Amino acid sequence: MDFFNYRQTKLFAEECAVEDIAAQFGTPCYVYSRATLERHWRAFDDAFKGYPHLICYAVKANSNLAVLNVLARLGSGFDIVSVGEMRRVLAAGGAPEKIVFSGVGKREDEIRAALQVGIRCFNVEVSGELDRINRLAGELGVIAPVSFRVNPDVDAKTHPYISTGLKENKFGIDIQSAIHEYRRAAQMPNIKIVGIDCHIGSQLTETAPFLDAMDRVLALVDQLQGEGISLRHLDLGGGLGICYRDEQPPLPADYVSALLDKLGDRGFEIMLEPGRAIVGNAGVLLTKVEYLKLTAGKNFAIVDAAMNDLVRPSLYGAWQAIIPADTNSNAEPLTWDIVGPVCETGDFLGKNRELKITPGDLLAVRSAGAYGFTMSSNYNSRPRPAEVMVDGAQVHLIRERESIEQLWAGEKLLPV
Ligand SMILES: Cc1ncc(COP(=O)(O)O)c(C=O)c1O
Ligand SMILES: N[C@@H](CCCC[NH3+])C(=O)O
Repeated sequence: MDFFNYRQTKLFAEECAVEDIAAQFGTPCYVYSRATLERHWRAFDDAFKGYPHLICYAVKANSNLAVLNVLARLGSGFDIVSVGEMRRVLAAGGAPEKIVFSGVGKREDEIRAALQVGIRCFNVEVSGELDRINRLAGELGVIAPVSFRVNPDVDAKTHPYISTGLKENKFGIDIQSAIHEYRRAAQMPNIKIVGIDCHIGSQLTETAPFLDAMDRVLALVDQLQGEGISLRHLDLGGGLGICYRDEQPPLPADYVSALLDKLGDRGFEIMLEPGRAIVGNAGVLLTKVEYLKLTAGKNFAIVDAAMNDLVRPSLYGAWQAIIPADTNSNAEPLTWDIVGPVCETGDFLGKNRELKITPGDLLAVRSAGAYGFTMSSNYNSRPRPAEVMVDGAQVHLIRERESIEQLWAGEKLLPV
């Protein structure tokens, strides 16, 4: 069954009984579509039309083992930012030699673990990390494959919290200093330079900033080649946006073809690290209306999902569509703030939404497959929701709802 479209035109196919999912697994509950996940991954992969490439799905967007496993079966690579994500990829059947390790603050134990499993490369983000990797590789008697994540100082024209390629952002090595780091790396005994990387931000809806970043990266690549430092791959990061409301981001095929045009006949393998574009519109958060509260100033629909389950609206003021998931309500349409039970005024999933709702109705928060569950928390001692995957006619539980007891696992009373 395939019930989410890349540009989000359709939610559920008629056969998909949302009520049954809610009855069987409870609410709130994340629901993903295997078919959509696969289609979105393939949209990137097919766009290269045989040109050497590797799609390294950004695990942070959705790290459920079943999601990773579906992508691993397609042959996906993975972009990780912690040893926790690395362990998940391996547990889900991902290949170590297709893992790239990004992140500004890699700890020694994380670098050691990644060297031991033999990942594809480290995307080095700070000068001291290079020395650390060289030393740890020497101790382990291995050669570390390294790429530098450069910060090209390009405005991604996205939300300031998710813009990463400006010089005031903490990410990457300033593109002016990168040549110096490459020269240092070329002299190090336990380092092998394999590539260059940049990632300028998330939820980009235009191609131009990617191309600006690529211009700057290619200028550096040409300079490096002039010095005899050759690279095998060029990693252009993730960041392609999706349609939450009325955005019109480029489709993967158009985006990739623009990148390949810019690349010209330089013969690099291209890597991309898409997260949101693969999984964002492959998931919804199902929630049930608990109460309706009509006040003089506002109508509140109080639902059983909250900011701890899906924090994007509270954190970024992000707009995500909220639609009735069972359509039988004969209530009058009214304008509602959809709020959760958490004790924060900022606990909302959507504001000023015109909907026909009665208590007990099911609502679906759309585009919730990326940065939904992975950013969830236990705030207010709320167990995190179940996750299920629709796969053809079947619905599989891929993560159980947390139990209350799990919430204090590992906590200890004082001895006296
Ligand atoms: C290094 C890196 N790669 C890939 C991604 C994935 O980004 P997106 O989900 O926007 O594709 C991110 C997140 O912004 C990132 O920081
Ligand atoms: N968590 C952000 C994206 C961050 C991307 C990670 N660098 C969001 O939900 O939009």
